[in-house]
Amino acid sequence: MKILVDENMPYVEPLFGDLGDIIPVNGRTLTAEQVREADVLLVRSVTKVNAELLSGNNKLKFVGSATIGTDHVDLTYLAERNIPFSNAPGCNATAVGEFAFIAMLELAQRFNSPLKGKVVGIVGAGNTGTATAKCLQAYGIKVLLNDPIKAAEGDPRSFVSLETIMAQADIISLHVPITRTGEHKTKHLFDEARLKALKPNTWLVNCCRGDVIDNQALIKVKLQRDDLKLVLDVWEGEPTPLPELVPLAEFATPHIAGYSLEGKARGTFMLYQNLCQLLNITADKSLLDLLPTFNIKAVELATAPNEKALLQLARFVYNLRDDDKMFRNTFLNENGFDTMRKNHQHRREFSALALAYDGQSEVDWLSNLGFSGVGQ
Ligand SMILES: NC(=O)C1=CN([C@@H]2O[C@H](COP(=O)(O)OP(=O)(O)OC[C@H]3O[C@@H](n4cnc5c(N)ncnc54)[C@H](O)[C@@H]3O)[C@@H](O)[C@H]2O)C=CC1
Ligand SMILES: O=C(O)C(=O)[C@H](O)COP(=O)(O)O
Repeated sequence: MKILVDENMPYVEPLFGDLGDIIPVNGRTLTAEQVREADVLLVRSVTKVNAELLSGNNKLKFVGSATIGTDHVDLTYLAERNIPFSNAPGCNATAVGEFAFIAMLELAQRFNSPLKGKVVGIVGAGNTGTATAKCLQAYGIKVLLNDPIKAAEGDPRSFVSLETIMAQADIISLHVPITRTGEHKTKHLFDEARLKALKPNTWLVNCCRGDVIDNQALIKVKLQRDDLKLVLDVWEGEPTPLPELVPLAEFATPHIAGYSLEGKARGTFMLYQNLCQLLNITADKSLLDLLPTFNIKAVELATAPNEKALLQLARFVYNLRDDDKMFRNTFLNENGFDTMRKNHQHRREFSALALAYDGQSEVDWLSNLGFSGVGQ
């Protein structure tokens, strides 16, 4: 069996090695010719999976995408051809949630304006939005959720309108899929009018898809409004973001909010489980066996952390400033965006760091935030 795999998908060999011949490919430049003889195709978000890519292949048994988003896949075409497909919903939700939370802590420190006491509006309350809310609520932050689709489906959480978020939230974090049609379409959900209407001093965080914000309009509005602070992990026109926009963001990264080692491993593992199920064979590998131990064994806390100390703890796991600096220095290089993604040293999730502290009840919130071992 020929298994064609995006070269940026980790843990393929230990998981799929027994199932067939693994052929690593560049997902961004993958051609129909390369795909012609594949039995299995495993992609990431940069590969457009459509008739153009697949029409020359008559033996494809499975397409898998180790991502949450599916906007790069023509699902209708795959269904018409009866080619089984699966993505990896939720695989990197914790990574995105922690990324957004850490970015907010970093902004708070940079502007000497504590996160504690702010109101955060989350647009899109699915896997990544919920993971972000979980971190914030663990830290005692008031969260407003906007998700008209979930609200209509009867999700028992409380939801508010986008207008309420615009009026009440100090920070807005975006977690919607990109959709271009329909009542709830998200393409340019934040257009010029909405960007202009942001409350003074709003922090806007985008780790979902670049074109949820009109990037040209964002440049225009940000040049007139220094009070707005931006965290941008995703960009219109990836892998070539508008060069004028990058310096306007406080934190700028190349679509790596979901790049935790755990998140990437989960993504590959979910595809492994789905393919095994399809082939009717037992999935006998374990996700835990894949992950290395974290390089810090445990951190002993002398006191319950304040916000500054919390950021220090978060930085043990992920120092966003390093990625931001590297991105600014390299995004204009040829293939700069993709090169940084390819060579990215995947961070760990909070759960990899064990904390030790004597007074458990004072630090329960750190367990809720995701750190392990607190008070044990
Ligand atoms: N930067 C990165 O590395 C990553 C980006 N993503 C992106 O984030 C998106 C969201 O991921 P998940 O939370 O896992 O997806 P999800 O499908 O679990 O949740 C998305 C939520 O958005 C809601 N929604 C849709 N249209 C809306 C609208 N107009 N207004 C408010 N809510 C709306 C849906 O009802 C759903 O609950 C993915 O589709 C993907 O594009 C996901 C993972 C990593
Ligand atoms: O899961 C998604 O959706 C994402 O946006 C991924 O984090 C993107 O990662 P790649 O598949 O482009 O490596």
